[in-house]
Amino acid sequence: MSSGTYTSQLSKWLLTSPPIEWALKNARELLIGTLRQGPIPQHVAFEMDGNRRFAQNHHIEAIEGHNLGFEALARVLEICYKCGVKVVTVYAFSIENFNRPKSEVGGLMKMAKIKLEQLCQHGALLDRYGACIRVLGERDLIPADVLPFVDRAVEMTKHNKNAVLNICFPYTSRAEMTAAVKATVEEFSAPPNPPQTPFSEARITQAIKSNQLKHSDSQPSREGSPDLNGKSDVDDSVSTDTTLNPDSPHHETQDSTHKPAEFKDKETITAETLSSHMYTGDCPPLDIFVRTSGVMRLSDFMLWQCHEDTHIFFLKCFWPEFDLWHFVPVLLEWQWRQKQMGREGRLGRRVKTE
Ligand SMILES: CC(C)=CCC/C(C)=C/CC/C(C)=C/COP(=O)(O)OP(=O)(O)O
Repeated sequence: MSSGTYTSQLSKWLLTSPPIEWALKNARELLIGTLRQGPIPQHVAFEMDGNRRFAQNHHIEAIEGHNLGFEALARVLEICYKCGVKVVTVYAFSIENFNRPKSEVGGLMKMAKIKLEQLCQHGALLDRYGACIRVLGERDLIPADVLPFVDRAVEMTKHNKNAVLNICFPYTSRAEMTAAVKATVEEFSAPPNPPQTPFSEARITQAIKSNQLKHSDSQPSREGSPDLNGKSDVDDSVSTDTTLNPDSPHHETQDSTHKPAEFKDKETITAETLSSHMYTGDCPPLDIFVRTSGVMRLSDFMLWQCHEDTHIFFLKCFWPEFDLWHFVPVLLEWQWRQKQMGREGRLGRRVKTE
């Protein structure tokens, strides 16, 4: 055995020995407790890069690197939620990743099914910290056999209100921004309350319901039918006497009160309007963005969410290596900058553009 291998075996043995493990666990808790004394970021995003290079360096399969990447994610989530971070957003699969070898894409999808199931079990991490899962991205691109796992994970955790885990899968910022622009255009092209004409969809529905009510009046009440003695499920604001006859008095009233549809004023569209249509619409502004593996690019992730005060950190370690010891300097630097911004009176400006 070479001296290098001997030293690494010895340090492994030492680190996993019960007293050292106990001391390290306590040191971690102490560190997290200390960090909690300062300001805590509300929203942190991780670009989990370097799984394959880590695998290559350790002579293991690429999918093993991704599996270790998931373990790193579980560690980091625990740290974030313990510290009090409300929203964690992770880049789990880019739309571009579909161009990878079929076997790797298949392996990642299989892993997603297993991990999504693990993550939302009772007593598991998200349950312990009261965090819900949201899957952000192009739902249409999720393979049919993976979709039920995604929906189950979201459904099983939706009652959790303390924190959020946004899993971007399959995602790119450009697709997100395109969808947000489309949704905004739709919102501003449609009248908020379409005027009711005798031939409008709402009036026709009401007329049909009204007819059904008249018929069911003469029949014994059945399960599921409207409560004829009390409230019916017909909107009170529209009379059940309404008919489709254009000569009816209601028609005259509609005509005399008919106003042109009111469209929303496009001049009122702001950055906040677009933000509200992003997948992260109801999340706090992004405080910290971390990318591992030494690559200094955003790679189509959180392009809209990175605002003037988002602190972007590019770390050298590969994602499977990422742990509290890499995250502490990030948090400390963010806390220090927050204090500086507070002194300069710049806190609270965030993403507002007016
Ligand atoms: C619940 C759930 C779905 C969890 C996801 C787990 C996870 C860690 C996914 C990351 C996948 C990925 C494409 C990482 C990028 O590394 P890379 O393959 O680009 O590595 P490289 O830069 O070394 O090539």
